[in-house]
Amino acid sequence: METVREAAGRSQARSSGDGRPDGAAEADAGRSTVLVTTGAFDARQLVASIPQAVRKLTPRAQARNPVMFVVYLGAIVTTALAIWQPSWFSWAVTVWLSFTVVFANLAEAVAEGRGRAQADSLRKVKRDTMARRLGADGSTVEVPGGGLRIGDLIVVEAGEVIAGDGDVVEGIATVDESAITGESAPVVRESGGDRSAVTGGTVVLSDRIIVRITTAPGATFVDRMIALVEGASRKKTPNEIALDILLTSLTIIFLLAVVAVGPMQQYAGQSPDPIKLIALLVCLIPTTIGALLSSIGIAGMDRLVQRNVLAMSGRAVEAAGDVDTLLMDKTGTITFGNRRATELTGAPGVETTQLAEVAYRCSLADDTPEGRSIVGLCVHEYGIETIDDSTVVAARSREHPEYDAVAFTAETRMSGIDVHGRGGTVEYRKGAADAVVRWVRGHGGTVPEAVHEQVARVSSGGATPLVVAVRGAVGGDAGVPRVLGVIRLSDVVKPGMAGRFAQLRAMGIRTVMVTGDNPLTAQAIAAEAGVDDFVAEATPEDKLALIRTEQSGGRLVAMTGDGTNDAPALAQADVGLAMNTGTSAAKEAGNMVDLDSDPTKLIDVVAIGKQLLITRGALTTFSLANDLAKYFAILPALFGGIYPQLDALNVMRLHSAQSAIVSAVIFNALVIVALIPLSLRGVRYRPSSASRLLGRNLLIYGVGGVITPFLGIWLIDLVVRLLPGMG
Ligand SMILES: Nc1ncnc2c1ncn2[C@@H]1O[C@H](COP(=O)(O)OP(=O)(O)OP(=O)(O)O)[C@@H](O)[C@H]1O
Ligand SMILES: [K+]
Ligand SMILES: [Mg+2]
Repeated sequence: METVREAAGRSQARSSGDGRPDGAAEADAGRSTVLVTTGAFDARQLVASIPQAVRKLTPRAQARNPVMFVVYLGAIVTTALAIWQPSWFSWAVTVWLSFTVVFANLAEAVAEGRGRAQADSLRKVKRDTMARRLGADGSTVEVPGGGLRIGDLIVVEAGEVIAGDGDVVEGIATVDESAITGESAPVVRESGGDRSAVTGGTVVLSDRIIVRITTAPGATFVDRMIALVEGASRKKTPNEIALDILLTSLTIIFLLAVVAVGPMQQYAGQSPDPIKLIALLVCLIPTTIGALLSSIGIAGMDRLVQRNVLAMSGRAVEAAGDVDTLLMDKTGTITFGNRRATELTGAPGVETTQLAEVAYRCSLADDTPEGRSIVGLCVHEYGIETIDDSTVVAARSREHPEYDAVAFTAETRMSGIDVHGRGGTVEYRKGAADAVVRWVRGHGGTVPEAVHEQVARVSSGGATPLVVAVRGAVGGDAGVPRVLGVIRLSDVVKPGMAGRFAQLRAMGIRTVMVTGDNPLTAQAIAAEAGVDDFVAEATPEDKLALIRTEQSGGRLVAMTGDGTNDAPALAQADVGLAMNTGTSAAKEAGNMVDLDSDPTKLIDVVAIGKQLLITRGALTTFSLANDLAKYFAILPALFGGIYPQLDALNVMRLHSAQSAIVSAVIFNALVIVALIPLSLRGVRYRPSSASRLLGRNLLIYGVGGVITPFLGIWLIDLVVRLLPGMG
């Protein structure tokens, strides 16, 4: 229990910084280096990625990017022309057009290369281990991990590697997940509750668990992580597709414009030079953003990985940048989630031992952490005699003639057991106060006022009350239930929540806690954690409905959760951030997983999403503004001889038509390389109003985008004019 708390506390501390492990953690020998930070940009990465960039020169790879495909075709045509009628000028243009294509590939290759190192370390986690598969008769057979199927049960003991992804169905163990999370403190994984998911490749440190395999080999969490960091599973997001369409339309317009230039020149008695026209086209189309678009997206995903968040889709990252409302569940998300029974309070006239006896029976077949903790409390604190293990197992598996387990569900919010004896059936029940009260009254019973007071007392302290009742022979009047008292389930709010929620508020995001717990408990925890609003006594359907309502108002909704009952809501939300500690169902349903299981990580996710959108916008602005200067460089060069008035445009006083064109093409290529670091690092983001951000970026990247090429082309021309063949 302590270790879990420490682990969560530590991840909290870590993510509240810049999200990167500090020096101390890195120095820790036991710490894995899977999620190494690739933080600052390093020029060596550029050089190292050149082979990969050249490998991308196939027509198939290039056709994915319409803007750069035009440059690619242009370079092929100028190469042919330069071979046919060689000249210094034609070769200069050819070489720099080829560089332009390679530089664009380089941007993508560098972005992908950063993930490759992470993928390589993850592959080491994926070593094929033997698994002990449990047969129907209770015997085990050794099978290779790769041969496991969904639904197989495997036994894992201390010191063994878990062979596949799954949910713990029996037992409790501490697990070393550092190979995946980088966090060296062990975590607790147990059956029944919301902390049941285990990941293949992690190591059981203590005890013995039985795991039901939930993913097929080849589609495991680690496989998905590898595909993700390598960018292999990357699809274009809706925003990227929209921008692609815009850029392609611009390219077509410029293509038509340039095609029209030829006849114009001919009309004026000048023979058009195809190399110059191609150079003009490449300078006019938005090559900068075209070259950097995909690396911006890959880098955004990569920044999330550095903060231990795995985004399964780029679309989710973009949505995170625009989130308005954040919903989260209480237990396991805002609190640590290891709810433990800490106190029993009998109803008037009920001895505590009598309550303990019934509470124990209620929990016999309840394989949730809450249920097991109640059994523990009753046995250890109240001296209840235990029933032998085989009876308990039989009762749970519904094979015992005398017992019928009534499992907890998020809909009924009750659990218990039916015991069939000679005097008839006795129904033992415990659960959320409102649910049990309804059950008692539904069968003609009454709930003493004192019990309501006990429930209120436990709730207002932020703990969860469970009401215990029994119906049948023990209760007195046959068929009329009797309330025996209240169990207190205690849980602790994770530290530092209030400050982080205040940060979300500053970003304009409303936080809402949605819990299956009662309103009083919810209110106490909501106040302590500092959320803006809460919804209590919510069923899974309520959670889903709440998200739909928010979305129908045009708002983008993020949801964090860990339970199977959160899965529908996680799937419906625009951003579904599942806790790594949660159930497999939750992790499957969401589109992001936080390896640190820290719900306030959403702050980082939102910041990275916003940064991604801003970076893309800024570089698009810069790219389009750039083209203006290239008009000024190239148009006088093309038409200067025909229309002397156009010479007025030659504000840069470039040396000659040839040197102007070559300088513009060189600038056009170099600006891509110059902007690779920014596209990977992202434009700096500080929480502030959207309109101020927009204004600031238009100024920097719009005005900067106009001025830079004038300066750059002018400077390049000073050198280029020294080359042979520049007139
Ligand atoms: N094992 C159990 N047996 C009976 N009742 C339970 C059990 N566990 C929880 N409950 C009751 O059911 C309610 C709902 O529990 P559940 O874990 O589904 O909540 P939830 O919707 O996940 O909310 P949150 O995780 O936000 O607290 C609890 O508040 C508690 O009153
Ligand atoms: K261009
Ligand atoms: Mg829950």
